[in-house]
Amino acid sequence: MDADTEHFDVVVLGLGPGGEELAGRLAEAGLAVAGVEAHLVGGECPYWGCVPSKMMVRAADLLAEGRRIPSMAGEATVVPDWAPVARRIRDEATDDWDDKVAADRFLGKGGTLVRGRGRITAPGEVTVDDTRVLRARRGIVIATGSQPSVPPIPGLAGTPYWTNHEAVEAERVPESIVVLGGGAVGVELGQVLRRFGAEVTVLEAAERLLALEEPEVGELVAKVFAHEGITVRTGAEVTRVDHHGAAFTVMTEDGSHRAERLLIATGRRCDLAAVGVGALGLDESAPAVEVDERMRAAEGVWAIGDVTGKGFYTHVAMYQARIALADILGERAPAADYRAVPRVTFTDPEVGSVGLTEAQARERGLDVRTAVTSVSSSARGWIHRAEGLVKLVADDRVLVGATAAGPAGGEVLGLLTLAVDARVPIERLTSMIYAYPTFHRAVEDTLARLG
Ligand SMILES: Cc1cc2nc3c(=O)[nH]c(=O)nc-3n(C[C@H](O)[C@H](O)[C@H](O)COP(=O)(O)OP(=O)(O)OC[C@H]3O[C@@H](n4cnc5c(N)ncnc54)[C@H](O)[C@@H]3O)c2cc1C
Ligand SMILES: NC(=O)c1ccc[n+]([C@@H]2O[C@H](COP(=O)([O-])OP(=O)(O)OC[C@H]3O[C@@H](n4cnc5c(N)ncnc54)[C@H](O)[C@@H]3O)[C@@H](O)[C@H]2O)c1
Repeated sequence: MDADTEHFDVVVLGLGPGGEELAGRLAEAGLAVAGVEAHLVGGECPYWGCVPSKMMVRAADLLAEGRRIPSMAGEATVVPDWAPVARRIRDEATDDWDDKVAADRFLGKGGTLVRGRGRITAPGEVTVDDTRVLRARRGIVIATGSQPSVPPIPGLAGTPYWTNHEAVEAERVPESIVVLGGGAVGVELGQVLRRFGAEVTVLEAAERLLALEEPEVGELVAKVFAHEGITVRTGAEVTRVDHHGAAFTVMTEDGSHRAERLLIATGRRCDLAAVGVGALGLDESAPAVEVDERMRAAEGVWAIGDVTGKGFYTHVAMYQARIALADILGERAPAADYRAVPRVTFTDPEVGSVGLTEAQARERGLDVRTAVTSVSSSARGWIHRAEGLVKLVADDRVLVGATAAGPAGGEVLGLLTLAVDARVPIERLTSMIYAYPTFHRAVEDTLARLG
């Protein structure tokens, strides 16, 4: 045995939400676990993703709610101030981007934290920063997450563009910003920055915002954005980016957009070559690590989280961590099932969706029925003067997909997720009682329209 080699039962590569959860649970189960982390224990979600971005959303929603007072509740003067948002992100969300609490939590469970960049160098072997060699008796877990995917636009490389990292770390709101990409990151952060006073232009290559969701949702968000003074260009092809002095110029086929900042929000990518999956005989050029329903990628290799390409969500990473945990410990557990993955985009209106969109269902050859209702036609929607919609996609017996957009759309989604996941018969959904006057009563109205 090589004296310089350190031996463990399991080596977990990457301690984001997926890796941290799995490594901690394996250590609690008594296994010798090394968690290798190149940056911060906790990964993208707590430091530059879900948590700080939702603090930004919460603050922006408060401003919007305050601005709704005049027509319904009297007088209000709303003066946005980014300082408390930046402070909360620094002090409450990220401990000034310090992972001591998370690292201590993992150590407290009995894990060994190995700081540095790991690379798989042979089956069962991870080499960290080209110096420390870790051997894994039972196996390796790849939980290396994803990075922003930056498009190869002429002129863009080398400019001080923002990704979600710089946007979350911002100490002040720019006067103007072009947001490239109208997916989840682009619409959430674009709306926040607009509500704090920035001039915002969203350039989206697809024909609509939130292009993977139901078309009605893209239209709804675009309508709200127009009302809030956000410029949206869909079908936009950016041909060149320049940065001079204090401004970016973003050229598209039909004009140019100048702004103080440019946010790249054009999706995520996984660098499998950097992880060294080739040493396991896996394809380094693939977009994601292919896994089976137990999260196995090869003999003695599991992968979880963004790197599996099954949905870039913290709840997917944690769900997969649970499945891999059971498999590594040799316990019985249900196999991975992605029929009912919930997705929530925290715009206002909030967009929750689960399962298949109508288009996805038809692509799969399902002969589906659909119905849509406006939240404003439900009692609570009308009382609140709320924007939103519910759309249901059903086969002859059960819902296969659903969307709830509106106030607390992500919470309304809870009942729809259960319906899709548990295959609740539609006749059961139509016969149950929905509290009056809630936003989720729009689900009952929509079911009635399914016919
Ligand atoms: C702005 C934004 C907002 C988001 N909001 C939400 C939300 O509201 N809800 C939601 O569910 N999801 C949200 N997400 C997505 C969510 O953050 C990710 O899906 C989640 O973090 C994925 O977890 P993970 O464990 O797969 O990987 P990651 O969080 O990416 O963590 C991977 C870790 O591995 C480390 N690593 C990578 N390579 C190596 C290596 N070779 N050696 C050692 N360490 C390595 C990295 O440093 C990192 O810490 C958001 C994402 C963004 C960008
Ligand atoms: N609330 C949440 O759960 C949440 C929030 C933020 C991010 N996320 C996750 O993070 C992932 C990344 O988010 P994202 O918004 O970066 O990616 P995304 O894939 O959701 O959207 C990227 C958008 O950019 C567009 N695009 C790509 N190249 C372009 C170009 N050159 N010019 C203009 N538009 C272009 C795409 O058409 C797409 O609509 C998402 O998949 C999501 O799962 C989740």
